[in-house]
Amino acid sequence: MNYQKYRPYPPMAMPDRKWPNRQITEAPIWCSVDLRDGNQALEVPMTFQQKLDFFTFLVKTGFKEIEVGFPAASDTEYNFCRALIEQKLIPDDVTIQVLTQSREHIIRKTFEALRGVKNAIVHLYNSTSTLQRDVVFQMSKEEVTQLAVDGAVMIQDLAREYGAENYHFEYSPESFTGTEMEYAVEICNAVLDVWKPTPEKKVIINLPSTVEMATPNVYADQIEYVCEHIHDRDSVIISLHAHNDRGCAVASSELGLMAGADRVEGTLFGNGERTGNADIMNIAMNMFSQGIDPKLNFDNIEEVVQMYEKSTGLFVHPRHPYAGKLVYTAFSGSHQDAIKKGMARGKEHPEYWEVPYLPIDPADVGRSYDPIIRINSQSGKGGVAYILEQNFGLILPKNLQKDFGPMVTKVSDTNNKELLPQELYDLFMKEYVNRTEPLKLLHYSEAIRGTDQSSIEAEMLYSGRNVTIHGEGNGIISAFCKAIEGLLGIDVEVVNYSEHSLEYGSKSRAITYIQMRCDGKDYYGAGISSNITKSSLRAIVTAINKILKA
Ligand SMILES: CC(=O)SCCNC(=O)CCNC(=O)[C@H](O)C(C)(C)COP(=O)(O)OP(=O)(O)OC[C@H]1O[C@@H](n2cnc3c(N)ncnc32)[C@H](O)[C@@H]1OP(=O)(O)O
Ligand SMILES: CC(C)C(=O)C(=O)O
Repeated sequence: MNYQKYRPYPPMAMPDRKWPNRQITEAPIWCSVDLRDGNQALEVPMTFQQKLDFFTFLVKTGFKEIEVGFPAASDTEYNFCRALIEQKLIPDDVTIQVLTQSREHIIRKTFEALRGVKNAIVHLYNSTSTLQRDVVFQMSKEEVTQLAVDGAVMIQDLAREYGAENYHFEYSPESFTGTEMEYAVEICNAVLDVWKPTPEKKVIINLPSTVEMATPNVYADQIEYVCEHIHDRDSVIISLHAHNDRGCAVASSELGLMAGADRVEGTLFGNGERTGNADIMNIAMNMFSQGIDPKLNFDNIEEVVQMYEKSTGLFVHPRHPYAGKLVYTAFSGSHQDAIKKGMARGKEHPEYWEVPYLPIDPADVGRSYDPIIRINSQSGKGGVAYILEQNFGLILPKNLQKDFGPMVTKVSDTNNKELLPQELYDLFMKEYVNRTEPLKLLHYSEAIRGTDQSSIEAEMLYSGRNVTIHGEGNGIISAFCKAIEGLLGIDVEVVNYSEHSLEYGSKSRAITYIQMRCDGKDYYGAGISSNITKSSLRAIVTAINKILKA
């Protein structure tokens, strides 16, 4: 690979940078650019109806500023803007934003599209980078500044003509991160000199990382630099607009906020040109996970995914932060074990969310706990036990978990597939519960003598033959074991016994787990019945059948 044809991004000397010591403590002003930057990057741009549905959804999510399009670009864009205004679809507390180049006919068309609007941001841009000045405009710095100033003047004049109080202004030195910082400040100040913002009527200066060219700390340095050198800082809203070419748009936006920005432009799931824009949902949820009110509502993330996929024709990656199908799922054993323990402790201390491997409570975005643990050949006994307990109310004793775990791994490994909860349950039932081959309990009667002596007479089916067995012991379990020892000529010892009820109510059933030792090896069985003695005897028969099979 010919890396020599690339050059490193020049470092910025900023020894007194302040942003690394700052923290994000509140939500910025959010501006969705899904309907403009997101839309312009789609193979098939959204239809009128898709844009309308998406707009309604963005309003519902809590966006107060929404860039609805580039009205001069096409009839759909223009008509969409007109429909929002004419059909009064814009709530009073929402401001629509439209983008325009610094060209007279485009600016005029943009104002025509906005006729009658209550609140609008007119967003003017022109590229300022060394490369675009040279290649696209073939203009000097002075000429490019004049281009921006001419556009700013035209916008101001038209706003006055149409009713100045309804219009707010935004200027973007497009390709800001490819621009010399002194010049970026100079051109923004030239535009501010035209628009003359006040603290009551601020102007937005949007500083795009049009193409992400360096690490996010460099963007933060640049934002801090502009914040410190721009005119009328208290009358200016510094806005971020980060693209994701290096995969860091979210981080760039976050560091940009630490560096003093007030506003973030971005899109849901980061749709946008090339590798996309900054993902606003991701930034907002990062804030949420730090205990900050993000002022956007993602409590039903599935609905957000559906709206996005339906509107853009794109898909949310299964590992997309906060929203992907797999992000609240753990396959590996140690993760499953830790999540299970964390969930259990969380029930005792619900004030703060502290579950290993899960940065947020899935319920906060409308996702359920059910699929948190899924079982494949990388899973351990903890996860298996969790699934059986959560889904089927089976509380497996620790040693039985150890016995069953490797069996699950083997089945999953052999078939090279995940085991769904029902498959796990079926495997457990088949291996451990109420096994009747070759030995089956048909009937039994128990007699109790004194306080600690029991005897049992049981009718069994053994390899197709009916046999009656007798035994005595200090309880029904030991009496039954003695009777079986007599039938089979083996020595067995019950090492562990536990039981719990499976359902509530009069028809409740119990499950009994037995760990039995024979010739120094342990065997496990379980029995289910509405009668506790019967479930115990069935558990013993199951364990004996496993001994016979071994
Ligand atoms: C980084 C971004 O996302 S910026 C937003 C980009 N989005 C879009 O471009 C989508 C909508 N755009 C369009 O539909 C079209 O480009 C239109 C309608 C705006 C303009 O169409 P046209 O004039 O036919 O073509 P085109 O965009 O190629 O125009 C290029 C000309 O505009 C100039 N230009 C480009 N951007 C700007 C600008 N911001 N301000 C002033 N002039 C500009 C170019 O230098 C070039 O000039 P030249 O013809 O003298 O060489
Ligand atoms: C118009 C500007 C803000 C833009 O979309 C970009 O630079 O990416």
